[in-house]
Amino acid sequence: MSAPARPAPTRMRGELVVEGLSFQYPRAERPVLRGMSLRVAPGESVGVLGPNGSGKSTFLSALLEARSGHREGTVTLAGARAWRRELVGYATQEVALYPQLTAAENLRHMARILCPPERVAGAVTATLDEFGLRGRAHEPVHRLSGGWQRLTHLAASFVHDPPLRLLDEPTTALDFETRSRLVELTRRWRIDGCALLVTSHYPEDIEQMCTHAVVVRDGVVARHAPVPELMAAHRRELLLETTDAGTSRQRRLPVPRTVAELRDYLLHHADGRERLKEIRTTGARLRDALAADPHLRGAVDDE
Ligand SMILES: Nc1ncnc2c1ncn2[C@@H]1O[C@H](COP(=O)(O)OP(=O)(O)OP(=O)(O)O)[C@@H](O)[C@H]1O
Repeated sequence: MSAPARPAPTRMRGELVVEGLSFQYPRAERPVLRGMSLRVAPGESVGVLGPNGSGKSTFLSALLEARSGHREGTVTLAGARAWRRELVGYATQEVALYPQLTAAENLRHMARILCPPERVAGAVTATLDEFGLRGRAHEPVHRLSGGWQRLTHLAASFVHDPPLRLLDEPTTALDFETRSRLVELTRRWRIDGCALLVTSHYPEDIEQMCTHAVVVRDGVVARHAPVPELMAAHRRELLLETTDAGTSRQRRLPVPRTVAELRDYLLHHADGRERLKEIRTTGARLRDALAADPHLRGAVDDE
């Protein structure tokens, strides 16, 4: 028997706009967030990067006013300040499930809170299928492995198919297969017009699950860039794009240390038939040197 289709969502797609968000825990000496500003459009997934303790989890919870403390700034979703909770799914860093209940019972419990009554059964079945949890649906959660518990936690957090999804270190404990499933799900959610915020310590998570990333430092957004750009900066790579008879080729190479080394690259990689189209580099000194080179000027992309 085929699973009942997920009932058509009354999904309100809209941009998340955060302006000047500050947050201070009760009795703390100073605020953790000091004026974070950020936009996430439908179909975008923004990775939140930063060292331990920089405030990534605090940021996600402060969006929802989930923790006690002093909050300032504005947060709107599709222009509305007062969100309906069915619009947001929040998968916290810690797995939050009832261990004695089965995966299906946990999902049903959340669906009863977050969905209209006529949608509960359909939402549970569709989410179990979406996350590949059918085979484990009737196991008590405490008997599941850490990875399946994490996946069940994510499923329970998004059982109501919300347009805004917050994922705090979602790949913790996932093995290769379940992680790949999650990466694929995030891709589908984006195509479906959801907006995502994802924290992770793993660059490959950000690379595979996010379109953009922000770096949080000293309680503010220190950098906001498309993921390829940010990852290039992280790895200090050189992106070399050449065209040959209308076909573009991109190569990622380690950043050369000198312009002479770059010339060698070009001789080596872009042979006579290929025309140099673009060099993009994150090495500031190299960029300056390239800009000063009469042969290469114009091929350098500003960051
Ligand atoms: N309930 C709390 N009360 C007071 N301070 C807190 C509370 N929760 C977190 N903090 C403090 O807020 C700061 C930011 O913590 P947060 O967990 O948001 O950082 P994070 O970037 O998510 O860290 P990690 O990468 O380790 O998960 C830390 O200094 C932390 O000690």
